[in-house]
Amino acid sequence: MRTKRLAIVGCGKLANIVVEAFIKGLLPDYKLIGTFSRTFSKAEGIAKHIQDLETSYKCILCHSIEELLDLKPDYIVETASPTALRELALPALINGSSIITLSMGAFADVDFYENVKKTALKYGTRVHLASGAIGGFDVLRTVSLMEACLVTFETKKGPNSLRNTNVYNETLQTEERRVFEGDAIEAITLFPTQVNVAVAASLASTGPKNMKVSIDSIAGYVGDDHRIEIKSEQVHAIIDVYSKTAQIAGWSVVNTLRNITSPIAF
Ligand SMILES: NC(=O)C1=CN([C@@H]2O[C@H](COP(=O)(O)OP(=O)(O)OC[C@H]3O[C@@H](n4cnc5c(N)ncnc54)[C@H](OP(=O)(O)O)[C@@H]3O)[C@@H](O)[C@H]2O)C=CC1
Ligand SMILES: O=C([O-])CC(=O)C(=O)O
Repeated sequence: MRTKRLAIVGCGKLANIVVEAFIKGLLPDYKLIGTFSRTFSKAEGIAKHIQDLETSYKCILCHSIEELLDLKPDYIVETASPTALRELALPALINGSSIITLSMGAFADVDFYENVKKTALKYGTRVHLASGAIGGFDVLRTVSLMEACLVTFETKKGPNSLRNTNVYNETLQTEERRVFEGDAIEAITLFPTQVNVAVAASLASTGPKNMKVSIDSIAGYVGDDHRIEIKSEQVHAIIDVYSKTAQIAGWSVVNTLRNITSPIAF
């Protein structure tokens, strides 16, 4: 199998986990050929790590998405933001680059999602939704194929992760409160970078409009807990993932990349 050309857009915390795995040799089927990020020095940091490995190829530090696409990557890891995914997805897919994303909140826009599907199909490319801070896409997809089902998504977060959102005020530092109830579209609109997971679970099951989402703020809570419940006539499943940090999301990209080239696919 030819080694896949890999590029990264959005060189923050989670991208650096992917790079750490790459440096450890956990992604032997890929060459990391390019990086791009809004803050140049962050893309430069990753490119330098790869250059230090003295690989037989160069990791190019790009100044724009266009420059990165010119490198013709087979795969682009998108770890920037839902807004970035919205800008990147169609040009990348047309360019022949498949995408592994953690910012699938952008797909709550059904028209955009349908356009992405149509474009990927036309150009023979794919979009892989990494499992991120949750799991259970297999069960969600299987049951929703099988029969009618109801899906709910409940998140517990500490108040500090809600700072800079409309629901935040200082009383959350001492109280426990339900700060959001609505569907997955409303959730990602109110929390544009924090509930990609809810949109992901909805896309895997009943769709963003049909999934009930709630967010509870708990004073002093460290990490995030995401509890997905799916109920149909025959099946009742609960997928509950607590994670102290968001690192699991970065590692889920590594897992997705490995799955893409593995002879055994999960
Ligand atoms: N699905 C899931 O389970 C999870 C998803 N996420 C999502 O993953 C993504 C990455 O998260 P994380 O690594 O923690 O975030 P960070 O803020 O650490 O990293 C994101 C990086 O992307 C850069 N960036 C933002 N917008 C753009 C853009 N338009 N073009 C290029 N670069 C851009 C940022 O630049 P700058 O340095 O200038 O800010 C930053 O360096 C986010 O979308 C987040 O919402 C996060 C956790 C879990
Ligand atoms: O890390 C988490 O718990 C989830 C998250 O940020 C997201 O879905 O964007």
